[in-house]
Amino acid sequence: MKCISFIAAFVAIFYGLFKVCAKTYIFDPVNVNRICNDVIARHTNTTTQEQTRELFIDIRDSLAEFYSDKHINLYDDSKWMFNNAGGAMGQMLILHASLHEYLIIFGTATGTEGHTGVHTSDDYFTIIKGEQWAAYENEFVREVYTPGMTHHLKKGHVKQYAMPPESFAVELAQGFIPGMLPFGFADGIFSTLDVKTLYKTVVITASDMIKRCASALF
Ligand SMILES: CC(C)=CCC[C@@H](C)[C@H]1CC[C@H]2C3=C(CC[C@]12C)[C@@]1(C)CC[C@H](O)C[C@@H]1CC3
Repeated sequence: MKCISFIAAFVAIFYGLFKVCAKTYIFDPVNVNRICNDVIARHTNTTTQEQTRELFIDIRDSLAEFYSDKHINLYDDSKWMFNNAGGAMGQMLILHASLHEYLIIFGTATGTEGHTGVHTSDDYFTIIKGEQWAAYENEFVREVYTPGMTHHLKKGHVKQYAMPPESFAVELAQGFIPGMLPFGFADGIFSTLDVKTLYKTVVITASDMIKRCASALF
């Protein structure tokens, strides 16, 4: 009984904050796609670690130039973190996280495959290097997304997806973000037990969300 009250209170607090802090979206998926395409066109060779890092820094700087430094975090190598979710493993860098939208660079050096999860947000996944493959159940030919293309996973939809080695994307999610977090943390809590990564993810996500909520309120 106590546990149910605790969960209900937790959801109510997040939902209340979501309602208070959520104004209009800052990011526009079409515009994020355009910015990514402009940057991709400037980076014809992204074979090495340094060339790939330069691509990511240009993505971050170009997004900040359009949306301002106030909304896009600084590029910091130490802020990359692993994420295990839906059986897939990748790494991400949070550029912006609030209760109603987040923008991250997500990808994998070794390749990965898994379940997308069922989300309370629309998800726009713009490939900036490599590829993403996806398929609904009863779909026997995969969808292929290459650099510059955006894969829109609609709220509540489910697919199987894969990313071959050295594939990265800019991911924009818009909707009720707290509803996505249990999926983002479950594999860490119940499978990998990588406490250090979990701690890093919670600290960076929570501090960004509090910062964004405070700036929306005041
Ligand atoms: C950024 C914050 C604050 C936390 C999000 C943690 C997770 C919920 C996400 C981290 C990587 C995300 C990916 C997806 C869903 C949400 C995450 C697990 C997708 C499966 C969504 C559909 C896309 O086509 C592929 C995404 C891969 C990364």
